Amino acid sequence: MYSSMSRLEKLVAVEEKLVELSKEFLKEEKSRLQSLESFVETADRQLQLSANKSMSLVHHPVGAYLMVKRLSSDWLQQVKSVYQPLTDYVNRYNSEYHGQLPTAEDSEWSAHAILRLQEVYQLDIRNIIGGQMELGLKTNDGPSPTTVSASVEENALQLKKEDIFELARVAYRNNDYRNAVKWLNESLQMMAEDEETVENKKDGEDTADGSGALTYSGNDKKAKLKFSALQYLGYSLYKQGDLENALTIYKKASALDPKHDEVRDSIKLLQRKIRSANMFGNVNNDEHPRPWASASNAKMNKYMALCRHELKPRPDIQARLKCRYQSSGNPYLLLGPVKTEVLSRKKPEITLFYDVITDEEAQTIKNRSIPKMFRSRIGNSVSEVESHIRISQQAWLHDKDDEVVARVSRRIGLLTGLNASPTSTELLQVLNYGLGGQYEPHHDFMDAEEKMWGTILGNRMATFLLYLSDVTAGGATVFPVANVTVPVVKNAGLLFMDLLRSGRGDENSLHAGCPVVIGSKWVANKWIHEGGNEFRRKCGLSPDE
Ligand SMILES: O=C(O)CCC(=O)C(=O)O
Ligand SMILES: [Fe+2]
Repeated sequence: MYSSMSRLEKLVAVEEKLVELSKEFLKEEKSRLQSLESFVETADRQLQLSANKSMSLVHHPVGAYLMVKRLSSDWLQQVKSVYQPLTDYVNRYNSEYHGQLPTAEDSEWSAHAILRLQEVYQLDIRNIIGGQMELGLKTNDGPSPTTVSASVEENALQLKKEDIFELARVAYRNNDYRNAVKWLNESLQMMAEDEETVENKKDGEDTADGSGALTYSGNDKKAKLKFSALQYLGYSLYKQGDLENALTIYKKASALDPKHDEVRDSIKLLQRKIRSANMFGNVNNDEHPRPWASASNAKMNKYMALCRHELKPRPDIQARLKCRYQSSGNPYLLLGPVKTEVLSRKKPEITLFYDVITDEEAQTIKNRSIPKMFRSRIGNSVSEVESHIRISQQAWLHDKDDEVVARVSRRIGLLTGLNASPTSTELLQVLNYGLGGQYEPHHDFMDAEEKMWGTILGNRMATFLLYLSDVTAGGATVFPVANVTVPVVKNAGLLFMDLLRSGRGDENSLHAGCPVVIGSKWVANKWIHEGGNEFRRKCGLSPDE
C-alpha cells in the first residue's frame, strides 16, 4: 500500500495536523481546567466561611451575591461538558428541586442589594470590593463613631473586575444612573490598574511563553469591555445632566473606536447641547430620583441618615425620654417588671420593652414560620406586587399554631394594656429579611377605603414589633418624622401607636426597616385594632389629638 514514497510523504502532513490539533486541544483543555480549578478553589474557600460559627457566607452581602451568581450561572457554564458527574448532578438537582437554584433574576436582585447597601450606608466601594463591610455607625449617645465591621479572612470575598462591571451594568439597566456612574468609574479605574500591571510585566520579563502578555483575543476582549464601560458612563453622566463630563468620556470612547457611529453622534449631540444649554447650571446629583425608591429624595435622605444613626430626636423630645421598670399596675408584671425605654412620648408614642420573649420562644416562632414562608408583597390584595420596597419573606401564625404563639399574644396584651385577643388583632406576621432586605418608609394603618378587615373591627391602632433575632450590622427600625432610630435588639418588643386618639391615622407614625447589612433579621408584627379597645385607649376630643 505504501509502496510509493509520495504516499508516505502525504502521511507526514496528516500526522502533523493531528499533532497540531492535539496541541490546540491540550492548550484549551489545560486553560479550561485551570479556570475550573481556580473557580472551584474560590468557591471552596468561600464555603469555608460558613464553617466559621460567627458568620455564615450568606450573611455577608458580598458572599451572598457571589454565591447566588455562581449558582445562577457560573457553575452551569463551568460544568458544561467538563465532567459528566457534575453535569448529571446539576441536571438532576434542577429537575428534582425545580426552582431551587437561583436564577439570573435572583442574581440581579442580589446585585441591587449591594448597590443599595453601598448607597444607604455610604460604604466605601473599595471596602465592598475587598469584602470588608465596614460601617462607621455613630451611636445615639455620643459623637464617637463605633465601627461595626465584618471583616472576613483576607481576600476571601473579593469582587473581581467582571463583578464590578456587572454591578455597574445592573444599575445602568435599571436607569439607576447615580449608582451606574459610581460603579463604572470604579470599574474603569480597575481596568486602568490592570493595564498598568500588564505594562509593568511586559517591561520586566520575557513574555515569549505568553504567560505575562495578553493574547490578541484577550486584549481585544479587554478593549471591548473598556469601550462599553466608557459608553455606559458617558450616557449615565448625560442622563445625570453632567454634559461636560459626558463629552469627555465619549471622546475617550471615540479614541478607542473612532469609526463608531453612535459614539460620534453622541459627541455631536453633546457639543450642540453644551453650546445651547449653559442655562442648565451646576449639576446637583441629589435632584435625580432614585429608581429603586418609592419615596421622594428628601424622604429617602432622611430615612438613610436615620439608618446610619446620624440623626437624633429633637432636644425637647429627648429631654423627656425615660427608662424604667414597668409593671403598668398589672400583677403579672409586678412579679417581674419589664425594662422599658420610652423613645417618643407623643405622636407617636414609641416604647421599647426589653426581654419580652426568651431565646427558645423566638426559636419556636421562627421554626413554626419557616414552612409557611412566602415572598412579601405590597399593595392591596388585587394588585399585589413584589417590590424593592419590601424585601422579605413572611408567614402568618395563628395562636392555635403553637402554645408559644398564644402565650406571646397574651403577654403583648399585658404589656400594652390593650386587648390583644384574636378578635382584636391580626395573626402574628413573621418576617425574615433577605439579602439587603428592607422595608421603606410606610404607615401600618390603612386608609379607610384600602382594606376590609373581615371580622376584626376598626383600623390598626397599635403595632407591636418583636425582634426575633440580632443582626451584625444594619436593619434598624427608623421613624423619619419622629427622628428615632431603634437598633435591632433580640427578644425586645417595640410598641407604637398608628392612630391618633381621634381615630385618624397618625402621619408621624411613618417608619421603616433599614436594609440589613450583615446577618439575618427576623421580626414579628402583632397589629392591635380599634375594635375591642374602645375603653382601653379612649378617643380624643380633637381630630389632631
Ligand atoms: O422590620 C422592621 O424594622 C419594620 C417592619 C415593619 O414596619 C412592618 O413589617 O410593617
Ligand atoms: Fe410597619
